[in-house]
Amino acid sequence: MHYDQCFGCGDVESGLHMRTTVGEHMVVHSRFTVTEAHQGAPGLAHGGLLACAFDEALGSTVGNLLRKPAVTGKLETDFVRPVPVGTTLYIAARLDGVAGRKIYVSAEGRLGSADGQVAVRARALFVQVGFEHFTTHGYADALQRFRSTTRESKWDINP
Ligand SMILES: CCCCCCCCCCCC(=O)SCCNC(=O)CCNC(=O)[C@H](O)C(C)(C)COP(=O)(O)OP(=O)(O)OC[C@H]1O[C@@H](n2cnc3c(N)ncnc32)[C@H](O)[C@@H]1OP(=O)(O)O
Repeated sequence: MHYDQCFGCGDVESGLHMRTTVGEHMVVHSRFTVTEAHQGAPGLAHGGLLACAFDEALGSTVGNLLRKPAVTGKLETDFVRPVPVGTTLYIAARLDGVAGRKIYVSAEGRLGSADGQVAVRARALFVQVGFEHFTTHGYADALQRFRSTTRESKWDINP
């Protein structure tokens, strides 16, 4: 689900520039490369930025697999290992279940490769919302903004 001004997946210079693909067994893969702009301690990723990357990866999982608008209600992160600047975090996310409007997803991020050491684990509850969520609480012309920046092909799995 793309919006070009999204901090996670959009084209904003300071953003995370994350891209997502759907793999076998409906595992959704995202990558996030930690830059100097993402530091907390010297040379290490800020935990809040890592949480942001997982929010994006998990939100993309909901968007790609369910194609329903939803927002994060709850996000939990376990920071297992430090993530140095220059590292690419390989995030694999799964849809764990749906109960009414509640959507449960989880992910783990590995250092440097898809089979690297686990550095971060996350779980989230997304809540399905109507499009009016965005037009009421965000910009009134939110839908036009989405449409003007969302190519139809970007809604395809593995465009
Ligand atoms: C055009 C395409 C655009 C597509 C654009 C997609 C953009 C994605 C962006 C990336 C993701 C984000 O960062 S989203 C931005 C960060 N998140 C937000 O801003 C959300 C702010 N919060 C809210 O707006 C609201 O609290 C909602 C929508 C989450 C829920 O409010 P609601 O609609 O009134 O629903 P409510 O009845 O309260 O909750 C529904 C069910 O979920 C449960 N629930 C709700 N929150 C929680 C919670 N924190 N922990 C446990 N459970 C919870 C409730 O108990 C209930 O369970 P039960 O009684 O049914 O059992």
